[in-house]
Parts: sequence; structure tokens; C-alpha cells
Amino acid sequence: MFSFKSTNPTFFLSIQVINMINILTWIPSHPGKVGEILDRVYPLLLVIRWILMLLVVIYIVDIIFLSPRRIKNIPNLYSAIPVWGNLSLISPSAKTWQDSPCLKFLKITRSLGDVYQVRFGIRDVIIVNSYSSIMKLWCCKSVRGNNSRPIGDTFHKLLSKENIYTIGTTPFGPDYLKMRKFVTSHLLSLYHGKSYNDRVIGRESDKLIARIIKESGKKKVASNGKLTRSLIVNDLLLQCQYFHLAVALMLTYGYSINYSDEEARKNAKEIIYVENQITKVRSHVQNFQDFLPQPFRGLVERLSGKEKKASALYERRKKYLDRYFTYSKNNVTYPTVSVKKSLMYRYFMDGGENINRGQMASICLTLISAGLDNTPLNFLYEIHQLSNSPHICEKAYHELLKCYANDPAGAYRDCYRELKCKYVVALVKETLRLFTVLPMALPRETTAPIVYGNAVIPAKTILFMNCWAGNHDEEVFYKPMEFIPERFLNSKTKHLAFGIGARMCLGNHLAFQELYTLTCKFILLFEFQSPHTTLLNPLELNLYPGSIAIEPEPLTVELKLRSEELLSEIIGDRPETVDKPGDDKKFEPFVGENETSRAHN
Ligand code: HEM
Repeated sequence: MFSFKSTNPTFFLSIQVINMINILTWIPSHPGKVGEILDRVYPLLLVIRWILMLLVVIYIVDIIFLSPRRIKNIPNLYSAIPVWGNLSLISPSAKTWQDSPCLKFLKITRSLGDVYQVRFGIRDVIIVNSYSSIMKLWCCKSVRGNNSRPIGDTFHKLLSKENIYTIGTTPFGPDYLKMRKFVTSHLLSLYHGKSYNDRVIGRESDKLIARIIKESGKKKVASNGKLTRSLIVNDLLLQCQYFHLAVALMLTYGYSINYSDEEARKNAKEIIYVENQITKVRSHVQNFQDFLPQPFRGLVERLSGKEKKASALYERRKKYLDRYFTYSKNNVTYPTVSVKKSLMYRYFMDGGENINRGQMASICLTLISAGLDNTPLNFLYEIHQLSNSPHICEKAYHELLKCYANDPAGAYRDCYRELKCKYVVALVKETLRLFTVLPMALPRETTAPIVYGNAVIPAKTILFMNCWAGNHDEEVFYKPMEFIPERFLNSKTKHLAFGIGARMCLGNHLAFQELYTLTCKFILLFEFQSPHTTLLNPLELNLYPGSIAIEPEPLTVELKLRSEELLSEIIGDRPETVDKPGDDKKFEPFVGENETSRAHN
């Protein structure tokens, strides 16, 4: 007879039932009604006993080999299920917005407090759910160990063969540090090449606006006695994705994509589709199998079709990355100015001294994929908010004009150069905060022990930042579900949309500049009308509550031109694109820079 004591009630109950069955089976069979019933249920009791004994064995194996060590002095979410633990929090994947993982995690804080640990398969995961605790665990100088990323099968093995990961999923180590240094020192910092990046953003945003004006449904409306246009834009998200992709291709490879070419659009749509699907496959709040021990993990990947899907996406991604790499390689001897300014060119000139081919492939992968959904989704949500808040829109318009001596054309032309209008800066920050496109950010893994209150979080612990909870924390943000740009006007409070601390988003300046420039140009040129819906809660608008990113349902926006004269003054007859794919010979030159000739080394 078993007499194993356990704190797990299911385990304890199983043992009690086995003991009872054993006692029953020892009762000598005797004639009469009781004996007859016992004889009949006897085979069933044996089956139950075997099942329970198997369960007990699983429990024992789980306790000895699989169960992760719980951290003392951090509240623990109890689970009686061996191997699985609390994985039901993320599987099955959320179907309704109320089941979004960030909300589920937030609900648990009522009983356990804002920092607690859960058992996900064989890993202990700490979930952090308030602004102040996120700051303590991510940002404090004494928590240097919160600086790595966990390895997950789905992303690191199925989607990233040849060990080429994005920077954001590379664990801390020499590879990570080299890539980070290369990309920040040559492209993404506030100091190196920023003015070039800004000009590329300025130019691509003009093209975006020209495309929208050309391609959107139009109707004539009267304004102040004058006829003007109203645009019905159904594909703002796609147009913004085109915009972001064009910026990324130009900065990374010096490649200029021409969207008036059908083939180029097809290629762009392929990249946008594949990268979007990858964000859906890689989610750390969806891939429960990544936390299971090996035989189960492989089995789930195979049976669910994830392995096949991830491999197909990997192959499709490889094709376009190779294509652009070849483009840069072929243009390195006689580079155009764009190629010469690109990161790829720096890599070729570097000659492998600071960075090798694999690391460069990771950097390119990062620059193409990171932000391709995030930035456009934020912009779409911002325009949706502005359509619902005309007073904010008008205030931003007047604040912008104030910064540029009441000259809308001048403001339109120069807004990409610097973040001059504080109100628009605050408006973009408020969009990032309220929308929180990655509600559970990206997972972290510790590389050294971290002291938190009375607890010591050991190395190799996974931490999930509930970014949504932090960005909507009432203790820090007054009326957190309302869109109030003023809260960022004279406050040093940071939003958490880009994460924070050692592994904060590397592209945050670039993404912010893109959002700022687009916002200024749209506000200067258009009034936002008739919102498609008055629903404003990002989680309620989200089409994929289980995914890593919030993707609102398609939102149609109606834009009314402020003035035809302004439009012809700023865009005039400037063609949307005049360049052929990959050929920036005829590319519209930057002010004060001759882009028309090929620069020789
Ligand atoms: C609005 C747009 C964007 C948002 C909201 C966003 C958000 C985030 C978040 C939440 C993280 C995780 C940070 C953490 O762990 O603390 C991250 C990481 C990262 N992001 Fe972004 N991102 C955006 C755009 C971009 C762009 C445009 C790029 C590249 C050009 C980029 C490059 C990266 C990289 C490289 C990392 C990993 C940093 C590291 O692990 O050291 N992001 N981003």
C-alpha cells in the first residue's frame, strides 16, 4: 500500500482511492448480495486502480524530474496538473478579447498580488503586472541580470534554421552584443545617421500620402464655400506597411521599392503576409508546447501542423532575404548613394572584422520584420482615435502651426527634421501607451540572480512583462483607458510600449520618428471624419486575442482635405514614385544632396 504524503490534493486523493480499492480487493469474496456486487465491479476497480497508479507514477516522475523549483517569497499560482502546470492560462488560445492573456494575468493579481509565479510545463515563469513592479524588475540598476531571451522551439528551431534569429530573440552573449553594437552604431541610435534616416522617412511618407490620394475612393465636399475632396481609405494599414517596408529596405539594403510596379507590390505583399504569419506563429503567450518536455513538444508541433507551417514560412522568408542580399552584393562595387548609406554597405566595407555573415543575416531579418506590423498598427489606431476626437486633432493642428510660424506648407515640408511639436510628441506617446501593440511585450530570461523584496530570482528564470497592465495602471495613468495626450506634456513618466531596460526596443527612435512624421503630415493635410466605429478599447478591437500583437479589425478612415491649394503646394505634381525597383538613379534627390549619380569608391 502506498503511504506517500504530498501537498498536492489530487496526488493525495489518488493514493487514498488506490488504498481503498486495495482494501476492497482483499475482502474475501463471500456469498450474498454484497459479494455479488463486488464480483461485478471488481474488474472495473482494477482498471481504476491501474489508471490511478499510473497517475501516481507520473506525479512522482514530475515531482522528481520535471517540476521547476518554485521561488521562495514570490506568490505561486497553484496547479495540480503534472507536466502541464498552469499552461491552461495560455492554451487553448484566447478566442474572445475578455480572454486575452494580459487580462487573464491581470485578474490573478486580485488574489496573488502584482508579481507572482506560474508553472508553465517544466519552466517557472514570473508574471509582472504593475507599472512599479515592472520598473523594479526591468529598470533598476541592481537588476542587470534581466537581459536575455528564452529559447523556444517554435521560434528558434522551426522558424530559424541555421541558427539565425532576430536580435530580439537572441539570448544574451557575444553574438547579441556584437549585433546590437553594429546596428546601433551604424543605424538605430539617436546620433549616427539619424538625419539620413529622417529624410528617408520624410520622403516615404510623402509617397504614402500621394498613393492614398491617388488610390482611395473620393467624393467632393464643400468647405468654406470651396470644393474640396474627401477620401475613403480602406487600406490604411497596408499603405503604412508599404511605407515602413520601403524605409526598412532603403536603410538596410539601399533598395528603393517602387509601388507603382505590380511586381514590386506583389513582393511587398508577400513580405507583409509572411512576417505577419510569423508573428502569429511565434507568440510566447500561445506556444504552450515550448514549455513542455521533449517528447510532448515534438508531438504537439507535428500534430498541430506548426512544424510544417513554420518550415514553409521559413523558406518563403529566406527567398526574399536572399534576393535583397544579392541586390546589395551586386551593387557594392559601384554603389548608388542609397546603397552607400545602407547598413549592408557598412557590412561589406567592414569585411567581417566586427560582424560575420550569420550575424548580418540576423540584423537584416530584424530590420525587415521588427516594426512591420507594430508601427503601422499603431498609426492605424492613432488615426482611429483622432477620428473619434476632433478636438485633439484641431489642437494638434494649431500647435503644429505655432511651431512653424503658421505656415502649413513649411510645417509639412520640415516636420521630419526634428520632433519640434511637443503636443504631437505627446499624442504619439499616448497612442503607444493606450494601444500597447505588444500587450505581453517579449519574454525575458535572467542571466544572474535578481533580488526582489525578500525573494531571490535565480538565473535562467523566465519573466513576462504584462506591458498592458503597466501601461494601463491607474496608479500611474489617470483614466488609463482614455486618450489624453496632455498626460505626457510635462511629465517624465515613461510608457512601456517599447519595453524598458537592458533589452528595450532598439528601433524605438526610428519607429517614433516614423509615427511622428506621419502624424504631422496627416494632421496638416487632413481632417479626420466619421469614425468607422466608436469602439476604442484596443483589446475589444483585436481580431486575434491570443496573438502576440493587437491587430484591430479593418478600420476604414475618412479623410477630408484641409485645402486643395495646400495639397498642390506641398505635393504638387511630384510623382509618387519615379524609380524602378532597385534603381535609385532617378530617385528624387534629397535637398542639398546629389543622389542622381552613382558614387564610386
Ligand atoms: C511602434 C513600433 C514598435 C514597438 C511598439 C516595438 C516594441 C518592442 C518591444 C515591446 C520589444 C521588447 C522590449 C523588451 O524586452 O523590453 C522590442 C524589441 C525590439 N525591437 Fe521593437 N518595436 C517597434 C518597432 C521596432 C522597429 C521599427 C525596429 C527596428 C528597426 C525594432 C527593433 C527591435 C529590436 C531589435 C528589439 C530587440 C531588442 C533586444 O532584445 O535587445 N522595433 N520592440
